[in-house]
Amino acid sequence: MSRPLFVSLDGPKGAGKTTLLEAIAKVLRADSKKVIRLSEKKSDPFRGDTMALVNQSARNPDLDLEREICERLADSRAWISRHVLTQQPPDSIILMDRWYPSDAAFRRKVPFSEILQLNIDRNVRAPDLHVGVVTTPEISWARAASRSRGLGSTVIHKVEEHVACTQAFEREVASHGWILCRNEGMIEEATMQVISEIYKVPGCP
Ligand SMILES: Cc1cn([C@H]2C[C@H](O)[C@@H](COP(=O)(O)O)O2)c(=O)[nH]c1=O
Repeated sequence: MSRPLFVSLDGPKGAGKTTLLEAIAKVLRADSKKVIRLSEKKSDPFRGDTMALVNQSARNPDLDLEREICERLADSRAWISRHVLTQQPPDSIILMDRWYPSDAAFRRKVPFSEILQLNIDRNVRAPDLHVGVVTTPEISWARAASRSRGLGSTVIHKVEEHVACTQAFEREVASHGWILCRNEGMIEEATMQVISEIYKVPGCP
């Protein structure tokens, strides 16, 4: 039985995931692939409540609170796996903006191995290709700061926290063998790197 190819893009803020995802979708569509663009944020019915806890935890870091956030995000991904991913055409390529690897960037207290297990226990679908999008922290911080919504409304306020996010994320990318995409030069280069990785996945539509 065939099912869609599931590709996730994760990374610290300002790494350029969404822009890259758009560019990848364009190239794949030009090659007559059926591309489904999804985002964890937009597909998650419980996102508002979870992000309120994320904001609370940014103000008052606490292990139990962080564990609750991890559980809630994993529950949401299980819901998306069951109700959204199963509804996509079997011959499509799903590009997902954020999935469980993003927890490797944002969670400070719960070890990522534990977070991964929470996701596995809930039957969260594992991507066929995990793409970690990073830049040097200076570049992604400047990009995030120049966005229209700015840094004001977000939960990471200090550049030191952003550096820690980037380092923690890169560590997990290496330790899990995810694809590392350094998105700090020409967007075309990063795009073609990911495209070539997608075409290498066995069973790619
Ligand atoms: C998914 C997630 C996002 N964030 C932050 C990063 C961004 O500032 C903001 C929205 O992220 P996004 O638009 O890149 O998905 O929320 C967290 O702090 N923790 C999380 O678990």
